[in-house]
Amino acid sequence: MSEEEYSNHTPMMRQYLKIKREYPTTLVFYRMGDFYELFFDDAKQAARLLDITLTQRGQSGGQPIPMAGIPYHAAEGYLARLVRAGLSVAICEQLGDPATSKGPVERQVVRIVTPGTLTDEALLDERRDNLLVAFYQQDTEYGFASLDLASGRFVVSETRDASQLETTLARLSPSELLVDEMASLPKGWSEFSGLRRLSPWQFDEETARRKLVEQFAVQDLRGFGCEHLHPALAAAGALLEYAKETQKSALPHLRSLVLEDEEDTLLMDAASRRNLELDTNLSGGSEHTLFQVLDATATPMGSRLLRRWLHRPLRDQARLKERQEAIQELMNLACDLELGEPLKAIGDLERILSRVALRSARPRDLSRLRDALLALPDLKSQLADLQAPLLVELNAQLEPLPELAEQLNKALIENPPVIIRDGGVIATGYDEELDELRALRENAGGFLLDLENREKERTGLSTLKVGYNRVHGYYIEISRAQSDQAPVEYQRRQTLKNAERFITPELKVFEDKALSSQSRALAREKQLYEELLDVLNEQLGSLQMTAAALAQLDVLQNLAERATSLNWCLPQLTEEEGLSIKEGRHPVVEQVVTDPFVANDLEFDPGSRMLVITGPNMGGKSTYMRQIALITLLAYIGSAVPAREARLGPVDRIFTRIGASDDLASGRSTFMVEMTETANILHNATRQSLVLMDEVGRGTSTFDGLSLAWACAEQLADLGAWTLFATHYFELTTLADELETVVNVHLSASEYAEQLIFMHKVEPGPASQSYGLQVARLAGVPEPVIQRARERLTQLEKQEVQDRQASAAYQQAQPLKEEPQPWQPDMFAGQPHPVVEELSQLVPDDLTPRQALELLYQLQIKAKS
Ligand SMILES: Nc1ncnc2c1ncn2[C@@H]1O[C@H](COP(=O)(O)OP(=O)(O)OP(=O)(O)O)[C@@H](O)[C@H]1O
Repeated sequence: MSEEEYSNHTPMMRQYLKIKREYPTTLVFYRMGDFYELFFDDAKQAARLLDITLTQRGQSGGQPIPMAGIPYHAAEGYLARLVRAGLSVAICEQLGDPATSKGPVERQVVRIVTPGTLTDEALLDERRDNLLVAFYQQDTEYGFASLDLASGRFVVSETRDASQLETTLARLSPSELLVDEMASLPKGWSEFSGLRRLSPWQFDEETARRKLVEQFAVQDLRGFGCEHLHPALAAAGALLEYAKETQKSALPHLRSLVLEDEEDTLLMDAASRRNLELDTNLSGGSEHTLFQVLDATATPMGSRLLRRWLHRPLRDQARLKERQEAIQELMNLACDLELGEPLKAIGDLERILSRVALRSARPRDLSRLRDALLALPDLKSQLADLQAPLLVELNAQLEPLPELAEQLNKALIENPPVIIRDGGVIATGYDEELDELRALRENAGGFLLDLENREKERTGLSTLKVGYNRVHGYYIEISRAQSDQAPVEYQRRQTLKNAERFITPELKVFEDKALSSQSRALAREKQLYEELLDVLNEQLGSLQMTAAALAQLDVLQNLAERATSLNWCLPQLTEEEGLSIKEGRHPVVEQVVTDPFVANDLEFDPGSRMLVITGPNMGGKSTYMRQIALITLLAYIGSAVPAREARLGPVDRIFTRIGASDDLASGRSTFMVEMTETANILHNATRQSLVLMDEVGRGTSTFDGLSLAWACAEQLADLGAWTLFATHYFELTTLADELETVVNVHLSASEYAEQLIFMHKVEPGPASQSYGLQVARLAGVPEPVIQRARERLTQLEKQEVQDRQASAAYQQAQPLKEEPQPWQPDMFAGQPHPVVEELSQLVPDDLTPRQALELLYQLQIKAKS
């Protein structure tokens, strides 16, 4: 906008436009009395997203101004909706006094509400972290920083593995993502509504180091083990500045930087997280997920920690065993300990402390903090006799801070109001000055009655009475008939039809005191409240440590309770390779099936590393494979597992290729998604990886599909990864004859009186029958279609037998000059023999792929000879 155009606007619009210029990509909530107003494009966008009326606020610069407004007191709900849509909002408040301002009242942006920097209780999901994440690439290194402003957790990580970019973003699931303008992002992330592109200079590493050192008041970052990092620090620096800018304040609760090392983590890619339905089911909801079964924590901070554990299983068995020991002891003592209630009383200490640090804590935050501190001694005494080293350590980290608890207890009333604005938060007896000011207001009634009696007696006027109204203040009223007898010091204040109202010097003095005492009491309360925040902030370090220890205790206690209630066992973790599970169950399916769940074993050892799993549709193949992945995952967060017994050696990654889902948004077909995921597995799996492959190759022609499935299985067997390979290609069951480490199992079913009964039991050997038609009937495919399919099947089967006989007869009659090699599915890869190409035209259509291949092979050998 040119200067000329600019000067055409009204003074208020000029002020608005000046502010808006600083926040071009952010909605500006411009305070006007009891409303926030939005103008121009902001108004149009907000009207659309919030379903509010788009109107006009007069004209400015010769044009009507589009405007949308929302009431100040209802702003929170609207903010929540905008932020959920990925938008940021700059809150611009009136700072000056409208009564004394010349021109528009002074206004300033006091904070910016963005999806990744929320701390208001009303805007947050209490059982989920809300992360601001920054990502930065330097050459071939990728750096990540993530901050949960509402708890103060600030974490960095670095990797050289490009595939980790998508994995890490999926794991962190940020609400807002900061990248530099040039960054290229994995599929789907470029359209992410919370994406913010910053200028490259905001990722300058040297500046970042300086800012971080300043923030944590340290010499360098060695103490956090982060000194050697590069792109991660650049990301952390950009993130810190962004967060500070949104809050327009220092962030004293960010006190350390935590390095998460890839080497410590059992990795899971984005697809596996989705497929295993850890905390989100395949339809996007949270029902029937592992987290739903697992989470019965007493506090929201415990629930959030548990979710973090689930998304980041550890590989360090020593740490996991510490957790197990703690869980075991809590299970043993379950009857004698009552930790649930005190933990519930403690609530969300972690987020309260962050609001204390940001000085946005509300009275109820402080009263809950008080209740938490008061509940601590009881909790500590219950933990006093526990032996498990982790519990001893956590108990030592709980600091009840009795003096602080006492001060809060004295300072706050039992149930304070939501906001401090109207006072009534600080208890009587805490501050003398406040008590006096309040007494003045509260004793007004007594004083006035006393004055009335005195004056009545002194003047002898029977109609005299003392009163108050909002416009004229305190007065002495005398009826019209007696009003001329009023003493001389009575000054007339108001004349009514039947009475006169007066004021006296004494009453005037009282009035001044009474009216000012109210506002002075309020000011005093606010001052005391701020002082309380100061005191709390001095103890922030120990309070945060206490909160972190409580969250862990809550999770451990929860895992102990779950283990007992769900009849799970603590697995044995060992450095010896292998996975052995006795009577394992699927933790989620077990909860929802109406029939009893059929438990199944798994035996993986150095000699048997791959199971080829066959069996009818609906037989339970997917359930079995997933339950093994979930049991492994649970074991590697330190939890008990749904099995009678389990022994697990080292696992470095879990990969899954399960289910078929179109990724239409990014234009990838089902088959493309399947192959991308398969490629990722084949590139990255190791001997310690657990790999789940469910019906690989299903998305293409049978011919291609079988060959691909075969080659993948061989490759995985070569790698020696722990592999569960479910397939409908029966040909694959012959792999076990060729490769030592491959074992066939199947899920059994039987037919009884035309009914198909699934046993859901994993049995040795390949399946004998596929039951495809029976399952189709169960699914409601019309009977004539089933009949026709049955006829066709019989025909095909007959044909196969004939072909085999013919082929055997042919071979006997024409001994080959060259001994044929065993048949291989990829035999025809590369350049096909010209004769084969010609002859392949002659192959009848209705042969199975296997038959077709074999026939071609025979023909090829014949051609050669
Ligand atoms: N061990 C079990 N005990 C009891 N019920 C089971 C068990 N396993 C599976 N089921 C039930 O059978 C249903 C089908 O199982 P699942 O999806 O694992 O079959 P599948 O063999 O993978 O089928 P498809 O090949 O069609 O994908 C499950 O939804 C569950 O209700």
